Amino acid sequence: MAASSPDLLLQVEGVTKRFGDNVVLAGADLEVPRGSVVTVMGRSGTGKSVFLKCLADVIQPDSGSIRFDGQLLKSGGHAKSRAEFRQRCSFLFQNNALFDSLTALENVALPLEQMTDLPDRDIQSRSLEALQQLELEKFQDSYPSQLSGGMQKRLALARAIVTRPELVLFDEPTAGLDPLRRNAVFLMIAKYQRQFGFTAVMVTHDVQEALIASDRVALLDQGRMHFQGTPEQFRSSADPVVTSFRDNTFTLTQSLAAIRSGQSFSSDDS
Ligand SMILES: Nc1ncnc2c1ncn2[C@@H]1O[C@H](COP(=O)(O)OP(=O)(O)OP(=O)(O)O)[C@@H](O)[C@H]1O
Repeated sequence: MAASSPDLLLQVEGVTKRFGDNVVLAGADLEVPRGSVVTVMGRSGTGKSVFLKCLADVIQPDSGSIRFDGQLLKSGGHAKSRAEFRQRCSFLFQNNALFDSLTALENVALPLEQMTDLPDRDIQSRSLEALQQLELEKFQDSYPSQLSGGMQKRLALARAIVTRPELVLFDEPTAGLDPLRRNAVFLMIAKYQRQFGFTAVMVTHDVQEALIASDRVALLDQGRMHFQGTPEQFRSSADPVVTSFRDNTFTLTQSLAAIRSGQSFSSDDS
């Protein structure tokens, strides 16, 4: 196992995860420098969300190591370091996971109520501050259903940053959004990542946008990170796995071959 590096906020080595016979992660590594935006890409079903959930301590890997700020996070023991990790890390879910019956302010206050001993007065002021930072203070008494899709995403981000996390994990933050909204979400992440200085790990299907918005990208393929590097290195890589993913020819060729040979195929399989 490599020594932990002070430049890395997160260091993942050899993470494996299987569900029954389905080996999803077969020794995945990832290095996440402090203050950076790192995006994990890969074809549908390759295990990107499973990998992110392993980082978020939502799914327990079968083996491998995850170091956060030099500390080893382990399932079972080390309850203290895991509890501390949960305080220093936030997860932005694909569907925002807002509570419909709570107002915007109440949604944002929730993590502080659950994870801190702050008095109500401080919870209130910190929650309002997070709403202000995301330009949502006018909507503090609105319910999520009364907000637009983009505002809901901002509200979810306000809730994710209210605990002042050092690491924010984004699971497909632009899923289901049209191209304009997608751009707005990437801009929002870049703006607030700079403003608050958190480190971000993101999973997305939006390759072009990820290459613009990230400091580093990784390509998950067959359970391992086939590539890790800068967007420039990714763009210029001649590695066949990278080029086929990048140029989307693999999917297209496979799909066309399947259609031509009369096999059934699902467009979701790409
Ligand atoms: N809780 C679970 N139990 C069993 N299998 C699971 C579980 N979670 C994920 N899987 C399986 O793990 C594999 C990877 O799923 P995952 O959602 O991580 O893929 P993905 O790369 O994020 O896909 P997409 O880009 O389509 O969201 C799939 O085969 C999925 O069925």
